[in-house]
Amino acid sequence: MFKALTIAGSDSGGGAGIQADLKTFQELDVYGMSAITAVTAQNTLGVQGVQPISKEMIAAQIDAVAQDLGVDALKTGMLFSSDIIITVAEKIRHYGWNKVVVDPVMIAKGGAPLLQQEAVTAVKEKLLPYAFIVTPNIPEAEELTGLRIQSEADKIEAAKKLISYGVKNVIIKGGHDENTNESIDLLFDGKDSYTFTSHRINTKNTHGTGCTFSASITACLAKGLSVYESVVIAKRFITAAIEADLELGSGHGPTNHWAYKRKAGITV
Ligand SMILES: Nc1ncnc2c1ncn2[C@@H]1O[C@H](COP(=O)(O)OP(=O)(O)OP(=O)(O)O)[C@@H](O)[C@H]1O
Ligand SMILES: Cc1ncc(COP(=O)(O)O)c(N)n1
Repeated sequence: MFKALTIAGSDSGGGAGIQADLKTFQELDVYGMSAITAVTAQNTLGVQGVQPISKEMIAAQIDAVAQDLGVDALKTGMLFSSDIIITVAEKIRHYGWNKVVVDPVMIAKGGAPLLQQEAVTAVKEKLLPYAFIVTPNIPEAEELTGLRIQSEADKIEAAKKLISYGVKNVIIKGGHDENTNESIDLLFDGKDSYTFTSHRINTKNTHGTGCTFSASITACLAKGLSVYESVVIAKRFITAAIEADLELGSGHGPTNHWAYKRKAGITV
């Protein structure tokens, strides 16, 4: 039994956040647990409300999981404020967790802020030193490094800068690079870089792609896979989930978390 924890926000619409993470863990045969950092009222049209959870209650959720169930790997998603980031980083340090995937969630698809602007420094200084893997999209990598990213060489420069903050591995995701008909994710381990390429799927239903991708990596790390192997599986998982998108709601619909297993012919 492998166990993974997500420390993230709740998406009432079920496509992103905690809900996407737990669905992904389940599909990859990993027992999923959660510490909720904020509740959002959200659907495919956007975010209608955000209520952060107190740092004491976030700490209590993490302690409850750590002291009874155990954690093989964890991911962070929406963390919202510096206070929450500091609380989470302190718990990661306290429990000595090292399979830590940080998805530096900043802005929802519809433009709503999921991280306060003044908390970007806390991500860099307090959380990234504990990250085994960080998974920014292109705008997030630009915000964290202050660099413009327009080419693969720029991605490597940005990844090197992120490594200088103390992260072990960087994955810069290519979902936002609409100049190509491919979606190319770049992994940099501090020495070598690897790219993971899929064709660009023409769909508006990509709500929760970043959450689902980082949750897949976390599940694979929990099972003992290497970083490279985990990214291979995560890329297959997210590509299948986008290809078989769900026509739900009238905005940016969710991805299909069943698709990867169904593609493998596994049905119940
Ligand atoms: N249209 C697409 N076709 C194929 N793969 C995609 C597409 N959009 C995103 N992906 C893949 O989904 C994963 C998440 O990438 P993306 O850059 O979209 O993350 P994100 O910005 O954090 O997600 P979101 O845009 O939902 O907040 C990556 O593996 C990326 O390559
Ligand atoms: C609670 C919550 N967390 C994260 C995201 C971003 O999701 P993603 O980048 O995966 O689309 C979101 N929209 N809502």
